[in-house]
Amino acid sequence: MRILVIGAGATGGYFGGRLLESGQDVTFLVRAKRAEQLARHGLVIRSGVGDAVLPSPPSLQAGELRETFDLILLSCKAYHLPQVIEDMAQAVGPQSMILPLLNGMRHLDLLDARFGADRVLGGQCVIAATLDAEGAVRHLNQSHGLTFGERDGTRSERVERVAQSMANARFEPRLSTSILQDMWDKWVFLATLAGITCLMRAPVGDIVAAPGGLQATLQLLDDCRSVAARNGHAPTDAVLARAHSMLTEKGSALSASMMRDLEQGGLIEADHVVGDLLARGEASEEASPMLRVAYAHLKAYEARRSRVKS
Ligand SMILES: NC(=O)C1=CN([C@@H]2O[C@H](COP(=O)(O)OP(=O)(O)OC[C@H]3O[C@@H](n4cnc5c(N)ncnc54)[C@H](OP(=O)(O)O)[C@@H]3O)[C@@H](O)[C@H]2O)C=CC1
Ligand SMILES: CC(C)(CO)C(=O)C(=O)O
Repeated sequence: MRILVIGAGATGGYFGGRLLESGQDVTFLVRAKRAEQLARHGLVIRSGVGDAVLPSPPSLQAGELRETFDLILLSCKAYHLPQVIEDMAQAVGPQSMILPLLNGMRHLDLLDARFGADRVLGGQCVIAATLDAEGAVRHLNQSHGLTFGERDGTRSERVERVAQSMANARFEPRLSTSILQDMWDKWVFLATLAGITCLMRAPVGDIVAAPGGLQATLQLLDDCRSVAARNGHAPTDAVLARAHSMLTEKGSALSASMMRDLEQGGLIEADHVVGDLLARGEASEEASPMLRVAYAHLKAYEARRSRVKS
């Protein structure tokens, strides 16, 4: 299977690198600066699960795409998606599958509109990773799950082939027959985690130890849960209990990738991860009170950031 990984950042570098390490036919679609870094240092993964140094990983830039690929692993940030969609178009053929790893849901609509829903699988990853100053992928915890599947829940021959291609890679692939619900479950969890850790500028353990921190977290979780329910994707009690326990664990160092981006003064996926969830909820001003505060905070950060940068 010919695999194109779009972006060799934290998630694309990690999962694409692991696939390459396992002997799969992987090419990265990158921009000039990353191409230069990869040519100079190779693709480097630093991980408690095992390091990898992959010299000269196959990479292309947008203008160099000539062929189509069987599987396209999409790992850009949401705010880059419109440009990425244009850049990747040459790689999408009639049989191509696009497997997005982005958080949130709205990217599915954009990909469907451009490439047709039959080419777009559901997908998500659970990992904490970032790129360091030298461009090495730093895997920050022990999780490295990648879940994917047909959005109608079937176990098609093509997703079985994707599962086979991932079987020997050093991460945990999972072929799901309920990928849309999985994506919603993760969205509820992530929007709560990102919203609260960004608001409080602290990981879970510090938030729940602060006066009112636990209550704010639980209110936000309930706001997110209720939007999912309103959209026909209520998390089960077991899923909610797991989210509750991770979001309220005493001493936990857990924080969202959005908090890492925000603390570095970077761009954030405010609209994609938090704003879009709010937009799918009730329009009344009283609904989703903590979700509204979390979104207002992120938009204020963005406004200040763009003013200071300009
Ligand atoms: N990091 C994490 O721990 C997790 C992230 N996620 C989600 O995964 C998604 C990706 O996040 P993450 O991997 O952290 O993001 P990164 O910013 O680390 O990586 C994204 C990569 O996409 C590249 N890119 C952007 N535009 C283009 C383009 N036109 N052509 C080629 N490459 C392009 C960027 O390249 P360039 O260097 O040129 O800017 C960058 O390297 C997000 O939706 C995020 O929320 C999900 C779970 C965990
Ligand atoms: C939920 C979590 C922490 C792990 O995948 C994540 O998606 C993120 O930080 O963006």
